[in-house]
Order: sequence, then C-alpha cells, then structure tokens
Amino acid sequence: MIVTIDGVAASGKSSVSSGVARALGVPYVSSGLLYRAATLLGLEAGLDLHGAAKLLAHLQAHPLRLEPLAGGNRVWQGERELTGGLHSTRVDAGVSVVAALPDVRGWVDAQLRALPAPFVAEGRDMGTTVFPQAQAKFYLTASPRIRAQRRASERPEDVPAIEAALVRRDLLDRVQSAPAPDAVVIDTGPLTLDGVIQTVLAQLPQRTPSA
Ligand SMILES: Nc1ncnc2c1ncn2[C@@H]1O[C@H](COP(=O)(O)OP(=O)(O)O)[C@@H](O)[C@H]1O
Ligand SMILES: Nc1ccn([C@H]2C[C@H](O)[C@@H](COP(=O)(O)OP(=O)(O)O)O2)c(=O)n1
Repeated sequence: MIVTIDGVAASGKSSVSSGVARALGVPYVSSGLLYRAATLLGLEAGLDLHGAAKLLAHLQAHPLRLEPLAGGNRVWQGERELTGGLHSTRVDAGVSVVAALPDVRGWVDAQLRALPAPFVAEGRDMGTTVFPQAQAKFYLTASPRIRAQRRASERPEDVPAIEAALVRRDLLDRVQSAPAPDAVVIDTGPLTLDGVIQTVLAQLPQRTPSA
C-alpha cells in the first residue's frame, strides 16, 4: 500500500507521516528532504541555484541516498550524513528555486519511484505526479500564523519572520502543490498532532497482510 500525505510548508506532513507510518509498521518517505539536500549541495558548491544543468551534473557526480525510516528520514552523500543541515534558514530560502527546476524534479521522482512499497510518502506532489496510483491520499493545511508558531521552536527567527518566509515559499511552490482531486483535505489548525494522525488512520482502506 502507498499512502500519500501532501500539504503546504510546516503543515505537519513529516510528523503526521511518521506517526501514520509507525502505526502501520512501514517506512515513511520525505520527498522534501531530497529537494533540501540538492539545495544544500548546490549552496556548498557555490552554484547558481537557477542553473539546472550545472546543479544536475553536480548531483549526478555526488549521488544522494534517502534512508526512509519510520521514525525519521536521513540523507547521505556517500558516508557523509547531510540530515542535520537540511532545515537551516538558508536551505529554506533556496529550496523553492531548486524545486522549480523540471530536471531536478525528474531526478527526485526517479529516486522515489525506485523505492519498494509499502510506505507513506509526503511532500507536495506525491498524490498527483509521483504516486497517482496511491490507495489513500491526504492534503494537510493550516493558517500561516499557526504554522509559523509551530515552526518557531525549530528556527532562530521570530514568528512574524517565519510566517513571512512560509507565505513566500507557499507562493513559489504553488505550481506543484495542488491537492490531488481524490485527496482528503485536513485542516490541522484545530487538531493536535495525534488528532491528525488518528484522522488519517481512521480513513485508510482496510488492510490485508500482503497489501
Ligand atoms: N497538529 C499539530 N499540532 C501541533 N503541532 C504540530 C501539529 N502538526 C505538526 N506540529 C508541529 O509543527 C512543526 C512542523 O511540523 P512538520 O511535521 O515538520 O511539518 P512539515 O513536514 O509539513 O514541514 C513540528 O514542530 C511539529 O511537531
Ligand atoms: N514533493 C515535493 C516536496 C518538497 N518540495 C519543495 C517545496 C518546499 O519548499 C521544499 C521543502 O519541502 P519540505 O516538505 O521538506 O519542507 P516544508 O514543509 O515546506 O518546510 O521542497 C516540492 O516541491 N515537492
């Protein structure tokens, strides 16, 4: 079974996916981490993030590996773990530019489609472009202020600055962020994290041992 959980920035995708995946006993797959890792490598190499050809050549020369664990995904470049540096403010600021490059999207999509099911996949276009065949699809939303308040514990900036950056990123990411027509939309604003996880679990199709 493939379950997709898409949504806007900081809507709870990775926390909810991790909880749902643990309840199901399967891994979850964070597609955003691959876009973040591509951005980090581009920044480290001093590349222009708008330049698809050079960035893609750099990614192909320095392959990344996503380790999709139920408790939290990790990203590796050979023996070097990149995970800890992927949620910095500078990666936040550059990632939408990288994610708008069709060649980079193709590079990410190919890695995701090579993963063996079952899993829970989270991002923006998991239910639309990458896994349109998924058995269950969800789309998480919440107001920018609530999302910024939640993220404030993970970033050095204050809530208004985080909110402004989230709104900017929502706009830049909007092309690939439309909900799938068959996705269940959940406003996570009034719900606890566990409340969202239980809402998702309650709507999953009945599972068979081989599904
Ligand atoms: N329903 C919720 N209620 C309260 N806090 C939440 C909820 N969902 C997520 N969070 C918190 O909000 C922050 C952002 O969630 P995260 O899962 O990283 O979002 P995303 O993957 O969409 O960026 C985290 O600190 C997370 O613990
Ligand atoms: N499937 C995806 C996943 C992420 N992205 C882009 C959009 C986001 O700005 C970045 C980072 O996404 P990520 O889900 O890691 O982080 P946020 O929840 O947006 O803070 O990557 C995308 O375009 N398509």
